[in-house]
Amino acid sequence: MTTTESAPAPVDEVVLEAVGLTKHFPVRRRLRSLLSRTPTVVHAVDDVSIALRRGRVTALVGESGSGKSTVARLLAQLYPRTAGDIRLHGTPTRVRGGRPFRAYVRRVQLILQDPFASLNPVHTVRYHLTRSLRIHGNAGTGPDGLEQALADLLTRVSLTPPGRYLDAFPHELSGGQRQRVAIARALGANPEVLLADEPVSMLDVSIRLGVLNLLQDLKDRLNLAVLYITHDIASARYFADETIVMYAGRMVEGGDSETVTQRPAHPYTRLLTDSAPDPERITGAGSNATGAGERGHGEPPSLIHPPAGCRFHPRCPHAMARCATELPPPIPVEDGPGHWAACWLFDPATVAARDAAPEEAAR
Ligand SMILES: Nc1ncnc2c1ncn2[C@@H]1O[C@H](COP(=O)(O)OP(=O)(O)OP(=O)(O)O)[C@@H](O)[C@H]1O
Repeated sequence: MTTTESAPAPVDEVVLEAVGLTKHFPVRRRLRSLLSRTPTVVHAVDDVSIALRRGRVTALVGESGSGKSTVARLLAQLYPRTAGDIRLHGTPTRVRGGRPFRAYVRRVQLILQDPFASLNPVHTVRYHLTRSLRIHGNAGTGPDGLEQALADLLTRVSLTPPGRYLDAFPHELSGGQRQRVAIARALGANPEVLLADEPVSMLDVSIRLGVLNLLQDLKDRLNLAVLYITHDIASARYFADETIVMYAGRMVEGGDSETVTQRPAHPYTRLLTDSAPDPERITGAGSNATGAGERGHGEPPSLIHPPAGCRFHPRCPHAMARCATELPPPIPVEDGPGHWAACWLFDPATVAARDAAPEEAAR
């Protein structure tokens, strides 16, 4: 077997951590802005901090364009970052290609949304998996060792009997089977961290649950730290231990998944849960998780000139004057361990004023 069944490290140990991660993409400047000294950038990700722990799934939830994929690519070291730190087992890590990058991806593997795009159509499953096993030094000894490692990988992702799939081309497989091959290829590295960027959103709704169950099973058996990126907050409740919500490049709420999805605090998270009310939707009809309700409450802001203060304030039904000028820090929400919201509604002074004069505060 190429992967360790029982890793010695304890569950909950932080494996990979983002601290104040920031990414601004430069954009092509118009003639007028060429005269300005301030460079024009897309504020894709600002000050994001996440700790991925062994044996736990952390969901990163938000609508399209909120910066989720950029966080995944930063954590995979595919983009240089503008600011912040990425720590692997506590050690600040910055790799740009070459041997250090290969050593990093051996431990941190990225699974993409589209298994069609991520598997080369001219190569068989055997080719894809052999390449991964060889690159990461897990191909066993001799031809028999390789065959065993290939069979083990396919068994691990429930593509059995392995002989039925090894010599298949991607187009001969269903979407779910292709995503399982992509997961097997990631496991070929024997990683500690899986960064799963919308791993089921392109799959038929009827097979999403099977692939999420597989990821959950792998997380448990291999003690993996998993980042699960999704726009579907209902699936985060089902699949993730912890949920972090992003809006317009910033984290706005976090905590254990049950609390965040069942008692959302930030007005944006409430909007998301209102537009995705049915947790069973993951197995049934209605795959559009961004939902009409959410869009009905306005559009996300420009990330070239994001709003000052809280980025959600132009859409927020509860916005107060300070929301337009002061960036809210993460504030504990006193209803569950670790639950916080970056929202002035939870500022102790605001809460005290509301409790003292509830009608005035509501105005
Ligand atoms: N290479 C790039 N150059 C310029 N802007 C970019 C680049 N990549 C992403 N962006 C911008 O950064 C913002 C965040 O994009 P990102 O893809 O991370 O969001 P997302 O939440 O993953 O959305 P989706 O679910 O649609 O993938 C968007 O405004 C996007 O247009």
